[in-house]
Amino acid sequence: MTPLLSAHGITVRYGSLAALDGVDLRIMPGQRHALIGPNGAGKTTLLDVLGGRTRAGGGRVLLAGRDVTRLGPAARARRGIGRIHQRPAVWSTLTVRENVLVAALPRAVRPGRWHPSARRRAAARTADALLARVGLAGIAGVPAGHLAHGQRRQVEIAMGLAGRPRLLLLDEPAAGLSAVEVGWLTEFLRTLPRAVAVLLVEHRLDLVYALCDTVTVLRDGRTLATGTPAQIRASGPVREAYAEGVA
Ligand SMILES: Nc1ncnc2c1ncn2[C@@H]1O[C@H](COP(=O)(O)OP(=O)(O)OP(=O)(O)O)[C@@H](O)[C@H]1O
Repeated sequence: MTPLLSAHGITVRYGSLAALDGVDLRIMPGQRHALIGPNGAGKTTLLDVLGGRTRAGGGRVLLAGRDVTRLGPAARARRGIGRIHQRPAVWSTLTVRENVLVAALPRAVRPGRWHPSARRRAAARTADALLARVGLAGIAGVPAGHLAHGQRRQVEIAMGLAGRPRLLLLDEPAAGLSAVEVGWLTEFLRTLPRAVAVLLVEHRLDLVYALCDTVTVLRDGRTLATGTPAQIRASGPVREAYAEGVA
């Protein structure tokens, strides 16, 4: 089976620092893949390279076998890579619904449905369905800037899904959430349709092990190990490198 995403020899340098040094990564369709490692390991940098926000100095990124190395974030989003940022990236002055609507518009085009009003209607249906799914329908008219952090995270997740991604890149989605909100997030991601593959950067290993079938450990810009959660838990070098306790 062709991998949904494969990255080969990804290298990013900042001066003399190699943030990423020849990293390979393969994600199969529908896979739940976690990226863990100590602070500064290169996790966010790798998400930035895969999402097109950072141009790698070396290496290639293929999406379903097609080379997307030179494409920027918008072009990659159109090809099915969605991104959830460490700090929720929402438009504060737009309402919750408008935020999701804006995210849904670029993909709300089907053959024969090119007319702008048809496109807006399709995007509105997508947005309303997603708002119901993430539990924000009741506050759809509230400006996103008025929301608490956890609700902004929900808006961003709806925005990420509005682009109908085949791969969702999530950068520490549980950061700053309450225990109840983490519970909601875990259940939401667990029940996400397998049409969407997930690459999750997360320090909370309980969340990683609850959601992911494959784990890659980065350290100092290099891949230390890739395996199932059980393999990663049992790996001596990984336990040493990831001092928070992989067991
Ligand atoms: N724009 C930049 N300029 C210079 N150095 C950078 C830049 N972005 C990242 N780095 C460095 O690259 C390395 C990898 O950073 P990155 O944020 O990818 O790590 P991380 O694994 O996501 O860490 P954390 O878990 O703390 O978020 C770090 O040493 C960081 O300081």
